[in-house]
Amino acid sequence: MHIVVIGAGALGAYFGGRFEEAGAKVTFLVRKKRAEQIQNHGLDIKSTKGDYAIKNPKIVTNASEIDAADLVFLSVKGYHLKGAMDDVKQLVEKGANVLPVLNGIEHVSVLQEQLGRDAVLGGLCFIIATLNNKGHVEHSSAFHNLVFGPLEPAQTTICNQLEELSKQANIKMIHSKAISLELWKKYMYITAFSGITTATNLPIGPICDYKETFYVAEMILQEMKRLANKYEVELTDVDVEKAKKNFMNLNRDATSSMHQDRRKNLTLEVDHLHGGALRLAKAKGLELPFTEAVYGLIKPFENA
Ligand SMILES: NC(=O)C1=CN([C@@H]2O[C@H](COP(=O)(O)OP(=O)(O)OC[C@H]3O[C@@H](n4cnc5c(N)ncnc54)[C@H](OP(=O)(O)O)[C@@H]3O)[C@@H](O)[C@H]2O)C=CC1
Ligand SMILES: CC(C)(CO)C(=O)C(=O)O
Repeated sequence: MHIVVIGAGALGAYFGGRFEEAGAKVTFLVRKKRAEQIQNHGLDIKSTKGDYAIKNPKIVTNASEIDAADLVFLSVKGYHLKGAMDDVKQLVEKGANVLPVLNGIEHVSVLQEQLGRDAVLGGLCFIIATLNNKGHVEHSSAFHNLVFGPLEPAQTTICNQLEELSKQANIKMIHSKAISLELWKKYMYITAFSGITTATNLPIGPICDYKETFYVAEMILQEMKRLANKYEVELTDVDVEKAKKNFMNLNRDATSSMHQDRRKNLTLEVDHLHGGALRLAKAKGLELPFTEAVYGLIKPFENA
């Protein structure tokens, strides 16, 4: 199986490395600066689940250098989707399916419109990972899950191929038969988690200590559940309660990737996540006052 990773950042380098370790052929399609960094320092993974060094990582800077691929593992940030689209398109024209693992939901319909519905699988990840100053991956969470599944019947074969690969892979890969529901569950969770941690500039511990602050996160979960319901996705109060429990069970210093990006003064995905929710709500005549307030609080920190 030939997998092209577009976006060899924390997620792309981690999962790409694990795919290679499991026996897949992996090509990293990167931009010039990242290509130089990988050439100079290699592509190593330091992980709670076992370290791995990718020997001679295959890197290219343009899709025209690739003859054909089975899958594009798309792990750019939401604000880089447009810039990556030409390369993704070229690979789809050469026969690849696309597995986007970005947080959020708007990118799914953007990709479907640009590439055709049959090309785009559903995907999401649970992991806490970041790149260090050498561009190596530091994976710090006890979990490293990749959930994938078909959004169209034509995707059965590629999903089965991924399931086969999962048998050899040092990651938890879950082949979901209800991937739209899983995408919305994660969207609900991450909008509340990244919203409250980034807006307060605090990890989850102190947020749980103050019921008034936790209440804001809970209200965002409720709003996102109502938004999902408007799009005929059956999120329920049980899902909201599970997300709340999960917040309370996290390590006190656990935080979102968006909050980590705020700490590092990097560009934030707030328009893709919270802005996206507000656009989807407006299209259905729904108001999301807590989500909108948190969006407003994060906005001044959006641009690096
Ligand atoms: N990090 C985490 O723990 C988690 C992240 N996520 C989600 O996963 C997605 C990716 O996040 P993360 O891996 O942290 O982000 P990173 O910023 O670490 O990685 C994104 C990578 O995309 C690259 N990129 C951007 N545009 C292009 C392009 N046109 N062609 C090739 N490469 C490109 C960037 O390269 P360059 O160096 O050139 O800028 C960068 O290396 C986000 O949506 C995030 O919310 C989800 C779960 C956990
Ligand atoms: C919540 C978490 C860590 C789960 O993967 C995440 O997706 C993020 O912070 O971006």
